[in-house]
Amino acid sequence: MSNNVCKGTSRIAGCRFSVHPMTDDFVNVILSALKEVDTSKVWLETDDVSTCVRGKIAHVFDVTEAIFSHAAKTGHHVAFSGTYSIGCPGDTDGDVYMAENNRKLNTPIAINQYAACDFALYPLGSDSYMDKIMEQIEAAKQRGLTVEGIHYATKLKGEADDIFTTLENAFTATQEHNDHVVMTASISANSPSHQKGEDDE
Ligand SMILES: Cc1ncc(C[n+]2csc(CCO)c2C)c(N)n1
Repeated sequence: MSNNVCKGTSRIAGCRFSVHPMTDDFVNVILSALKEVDTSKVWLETDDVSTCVRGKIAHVFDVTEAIFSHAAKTGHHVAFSGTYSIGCPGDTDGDVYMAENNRKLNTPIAINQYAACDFALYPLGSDSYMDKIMEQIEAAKQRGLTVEGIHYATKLKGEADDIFTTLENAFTATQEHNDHVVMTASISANSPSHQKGEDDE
């Protein structure tokens, strides 16, 4: 690394995320979600604060969506918070998980699962970063989600599966023209605010 420019050579992607089920039974909800999901195509490490998954983009999104969906299907109010990244040094090419094919192992289970998501895309080192961000906000509108600009993020509301597809598309498309990309996503399901139709918590 020279001049503090972050220029990774590996295309390994990753996400560090936490799920927070709003129930006394949170340990069970988290551990069952982690256990039920097929994680065999990603490197995975869980600790007391978060879980990190690394591998091909398709599998990083497959696993994060599946873990969120398993937790949400319990009906409890669940909050997900994650940082996706690609192109940072330290993520080495040698990882065996990059040899996997792109076939996803988890089928979407959260049908009719409403969710709200605040996401922010950071195409690092790009002079035209605002254009790249705006392109993906426009693309999100094409999926039929409700899309709303808010301070420091964009809010998406709709089917959880459509939200994760939109996030994956935004991340995938941006990294095709930008070495290092970071994207944050905070997602909420089964919020009491949603039932009241307030949709703003
Ligand atoms: C995805 C995800 N991974 C790890 C944690 C941290 N965490 C909090 S409680 C608990 C179970 C008992 O150890 C764990 C692992 C989280 N919240 N979400």
